[in-house]
Amino acid sequence: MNSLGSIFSFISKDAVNKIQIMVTHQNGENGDKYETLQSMVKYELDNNLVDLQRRAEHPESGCRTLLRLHRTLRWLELFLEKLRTSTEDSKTSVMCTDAYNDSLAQYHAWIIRKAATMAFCALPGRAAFFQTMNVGSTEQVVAMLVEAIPFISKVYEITEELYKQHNLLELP
Ligand SMILES: CCCCCCCC/C=C\CCCCCCCC(=O)N[C@@H](COP(=O)(O)O)[C@H](O)/C=C/CCCCCCCCCCCCC
Repeated sequence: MNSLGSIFSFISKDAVNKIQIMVTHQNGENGDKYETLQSMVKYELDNNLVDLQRRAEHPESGCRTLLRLHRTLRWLELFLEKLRTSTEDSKTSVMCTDAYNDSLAQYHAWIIRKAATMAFCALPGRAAFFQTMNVGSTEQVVAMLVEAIPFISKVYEITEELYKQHNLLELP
């Protein structure tokens, strides 16, 4: 993200902030409860540490923070799948925007959607983007994506199912 330029910094700051919240939970006195997704959900729900209706006493619960990252993972899955099947003349900005509109956008306010869509227009073309990924030739990038995407999908599915079981998919 950093190598894509400062226009992406408002996006990466939010990601870093949310990851930091999760790290702080893991390093806290109840860190052992944050070793797995399942133990985190159980611990926070059993101890009323999640704001279920509106943001109030627990704006940084692990459950709501991870939900934002989980939704972002869906964007990543869609974007990488588009990259995997792209051709030389495919545009990264279009692939990224389409993936965003089909995932994260529905959860974002108008102003965030506009800012994100503008940032996507500044993405480098496909060839330069692949170089930024620093994986090697186009064939090597595609091979890496073929290997990586199923793991991303699996993590997404497990989280989605767990959150569905506990009615956590719309946390404020
Ligand atoms: C093989 C590598 C290929 C590409 C690698 C890209 C790696 C991307 C890593 C992180 C992506 C950005 C994470 C953004 C997290 C957004 C979480 C979120 O939804 N936050 C919003 C809601 O939070 P709360 O207010 O409820 O706490 C928040 O309002 C959003 C703020 C920032 C805007 C987010 C725009 C998201 C765009 C997603 C993708 C952009 C990446 C483009 C680069 C390829």
